[in-house]
Amino acid sequence: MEWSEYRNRIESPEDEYRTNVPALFADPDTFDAFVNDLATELDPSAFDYVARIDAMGFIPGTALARRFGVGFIAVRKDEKLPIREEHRVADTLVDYTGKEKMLEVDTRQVPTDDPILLVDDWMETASQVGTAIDLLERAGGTVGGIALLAAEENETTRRLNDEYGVYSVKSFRE
Ligand SMILES: O=P(O)(O)OC[C@H]1O[C@H](OP(=O)(O)OP(=O)(O)O)[C@H](O)[C@@H]1O
Repeated sequence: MEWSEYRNRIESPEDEYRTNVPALFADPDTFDAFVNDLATELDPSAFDYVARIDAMGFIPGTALARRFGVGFIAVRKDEKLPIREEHRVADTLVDYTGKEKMLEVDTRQVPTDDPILLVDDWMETASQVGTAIDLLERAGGTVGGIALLAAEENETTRRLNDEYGVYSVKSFRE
């Protein structure tokens, strides 16, 4: 699907600086097109797990994981995982909002030998994606790619692309 069609779907008349990504998921044809666009860019045999960032990343991440027939790893926000400290890796970050957030992973869910595809909806400063990768690696995992609806192009996202491979429907210039 052309980016203009996605953009029309997610534009927010109420706030021109933000996108309404849930509106994309509400339309079945656009949702299918998004998952298809990502799936055709990716080699399913290259990934044994999909990790998804809470909250919007859970939606395309789940769809892609089921498409590829692989398991899920949840990267959760703000101490929602009901697990003991010994099983948790966590870190704080400041993302595009300027606010501090926390991501956490249950280390028992992270495979040590199988490549992981990390999925989210959007990457701007890449703080959330970068922190999620760090947590997965601290848990012993290997990230083999990053899949998104849209990725801004900047020094950080270029480095992530060089290191892990970024697959996105839309990449923006700085
Ligand atoms: O590149 P960054 O600066 O890290 O920003 C991108 C992140 O921000 C959004 O999450 P947000 O926490 O705003 O919303 P959500 O919980 O609804 O996914 C988006 O889903 C990405 O995870």
